[in-house]
Amino acid sequence: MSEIPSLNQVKHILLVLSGKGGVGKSSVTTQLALSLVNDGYKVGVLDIDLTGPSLPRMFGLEGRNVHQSTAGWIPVYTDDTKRLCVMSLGFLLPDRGNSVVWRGPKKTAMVRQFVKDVVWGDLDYLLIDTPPGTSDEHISIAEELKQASPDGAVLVTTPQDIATADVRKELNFCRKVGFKVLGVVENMSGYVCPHCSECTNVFSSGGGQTLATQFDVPFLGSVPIDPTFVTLVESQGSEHKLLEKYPESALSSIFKGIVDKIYAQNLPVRQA
Ligand SMILES: Nc1ncnc2c1ncn2[C@@H]1O[C@H](COP(=O)(O)OP(=O)(O)OP(=O)(O)O)[C@@H](O)[C@H]1O
Ligand code: SF4
Repeated sequence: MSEIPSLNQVKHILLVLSGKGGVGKSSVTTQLALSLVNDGYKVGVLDIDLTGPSLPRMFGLEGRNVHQSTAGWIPVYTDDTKRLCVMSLGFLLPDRGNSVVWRGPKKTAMVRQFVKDVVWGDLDYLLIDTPPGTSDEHISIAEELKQASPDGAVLVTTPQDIATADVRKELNFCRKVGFKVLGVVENMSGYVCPHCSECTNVFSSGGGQTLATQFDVPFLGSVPIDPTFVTLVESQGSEHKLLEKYPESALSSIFKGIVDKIYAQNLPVRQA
C-alpha cells in the first residue's frame, strides 16, 4: 500500500525500464497501455523520461495542456471515454521539442512531484515510462518510485543488448533497488514487411528467452520492427486515432500476448 494519496485508487503500477535510450521503451509503454485499454481496463501513463519526453507525440497529444487543480495536475485524456490518460513533462515544456538538461537533485525533485501530484483517480493500471539508464542518478529516481509501491518492472531490451552486458546491468539494477522484474520484452527482434506483413528475424532470435531463463525472470515476448506502427503514430494528426486504430496493427496481437503474461502473474491489487 502506498502512502501517496493520489495513488490510492490505482490498482497496479508497472514501471517500464531500459538500460539505455533508443531501444523502444516509450513505444512499448504506449502499446502496453493501448492493449490494456483494449482489454477493458482504465489506464494512466506517466512519462518521467525527462531527457526526452516522447509520450505526448506517441499518443497524438502534442500541444495539449495540463490543468492544475487544487488537488494537483489533471492528466490529459485521449478522448471523452476517459479510458486512457497521460501525464508528461512534455506538456509543461514551453518548447515542446526540447528535452530537459536538469541534473541530479532537480530531476529527482521533479520525479517526486510527478509521482505525488497527479490526480489519477480510479485506475486499473498506471504505467511509468522511466529515464533509460542504471547510473547513481537512476538509483535516486528509483528510490522516489519505490514510494509509489509499484508492482514491478517490465524491462525493454533489443537483441543487440542481450548479446552485450547491458541487459544484465539492467537486471542487476532492479535487484539492487528492489524492483520485482515482471518480465523482459525483446524489441526490434525482426522486421515486419510493410507489403506482405511477413516477419523476418534480422538478428538471431531466442536470446531474450535464454536470458530470462538464465536470470529466472519471465520472458514476455519478442516485438519486431513494424514500420506501419510508426506510420500509424505519425498519421494520427489531431484526431487521436491511435486507440481506435491500434487493434488493426500487426503488433497488437503480440502485445495482447505480453499483457496476458502479465495478467497470468495475478499481481495483487495495491489497495485491499
Ligand atoms: N517495434 C518497433 N517497430 C517500429 N518502430 C519502433 C519499434 N520500437 C521502437 N520504434 C521506433 O523507434 C523510435 C525510438 O523508440 P522509442 O522512443 O520508443 O525509444 P526509447 O527507448 O523510449 O528511447 P528514449 O528512451 O531515448 O526516449 C521511435 O520512433 C519508435 O516509433
Ligand atoms: S517480405 Fe515479401 S513483400 Fe516484403 S520485401 Fe520480402 S518478398 Fe517482398
